[in-house]
Amino acid sequence: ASKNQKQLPKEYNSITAFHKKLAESKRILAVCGAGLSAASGLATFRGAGGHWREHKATDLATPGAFRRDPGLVWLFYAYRRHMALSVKPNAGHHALAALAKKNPDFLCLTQNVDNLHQRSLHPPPQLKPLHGSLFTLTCSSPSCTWSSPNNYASPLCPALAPAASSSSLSQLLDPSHPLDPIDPKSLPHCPDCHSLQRPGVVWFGEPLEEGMLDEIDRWIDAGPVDIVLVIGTSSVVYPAAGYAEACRTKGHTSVVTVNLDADQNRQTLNSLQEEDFAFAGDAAELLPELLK
Ligand SMILES: CC(C)NC(=O)[C@H](Cc1c[nH]c2ccccc12)NC(=O)[C@H](CCCC/N=C(/NCCC(=O)O)S[C@H]1O[C@H](COP(=O)(O)OP(=O)(O)OC[C@H]2O[C@@H](n3cnc4c(N)ncnc43)[C@H](O)[C@@H]2O)[C@@H](O)[C@H]1O)NC(=O)OCc1ccccc1
Repeated sequence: ASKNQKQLPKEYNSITAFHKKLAESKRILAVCGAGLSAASGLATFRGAGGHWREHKATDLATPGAFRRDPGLVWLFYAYRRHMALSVKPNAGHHALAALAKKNPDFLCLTQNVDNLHQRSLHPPPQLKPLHGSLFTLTCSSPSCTWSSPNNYASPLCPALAPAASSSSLSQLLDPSHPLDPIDPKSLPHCPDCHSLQRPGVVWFGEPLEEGMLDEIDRWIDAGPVDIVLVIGTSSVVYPAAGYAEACRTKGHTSVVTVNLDADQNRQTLNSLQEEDFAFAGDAAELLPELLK
């Protein structure tokens, strides 16, 4: 290791050593990100996936963007619904669901809103969709509680059809091809208060669901967490990015990073402690191997 490079723990990428740790572990937490669904064919937020047409995905995922142009933001989410419906959970999702069925003390936190965990029949009590779901519709009026979970209709309405048929996608995704403005009147409206419907996801600047956050904190406080799996995430968005360290403070936690760039990512390698692991590669290939 060069002068400034931290000495890495001897077996930080040894699957045998990890299996030994897994065998003696009881309470396991996972924090998942877009990289887990990459092998299913869904774009991540970094790199090419970070932009939708000429817009930064993170700019469109805000209450302000929806206020300014609900048609544009609905096209963005209708497109992601269409893409998520056109792919399947991968071996990584299934390995996590299998671990949940095997170990009641395994809790899976996901930042993904694509419902691929849910479609891999991951036991619901052991899955926390931190940022909501593309397939839950809610009312955009803060005072209205209407919501429609597990709504897989695509297109949701004629105005959003361009985002739900493969034939029109190339034009839709081509920033040089101007979008026909969508009249908000032609977008889905709440059957109770007639305000606009919105996708049931947590936008930047919006709080996560209080009850769910309390449940997660209670689970973490209920005893030492033996392993935290940090899977396919760039760990920049909070509060999701804070859970691994939160567990570590409770004592003897192995933080196990599973990421394409785990062997090059400075942040990952510099934060590796003696009992930690880092496995570089595709989560869909690594997780079945690691969790068998
Ligand atoms: C950008 C960041 C600095 N900003 C935040 O964190 C903000 C503000 C903030 C709060 N606390 C802070 C503390 C410090 C700094 C900032 C903050 N957080 C919030 O706004 C949160 C809400 C955050 C949730 C936002 N919604 C999303 N999603 C839903 C919508 C949608 O999806 O459209 S976030 C969205 O982006 C994030 C993307 O990150 P990743 O999933 O990690 O994906 P990424 O592409 O970045 O990385 C992919 C990784 O996978 C790897 N990879 C790729 N392929 C593979 C492969 N095949 N295998 C393995 N790995 C792979 C790559 O190497 C890479 O590392 C995910 O969380 C995703 O859900 N709300 C809130 O704090 O509310 C408070 C509050 C309280 C009271 C009252 C009012 C407000």
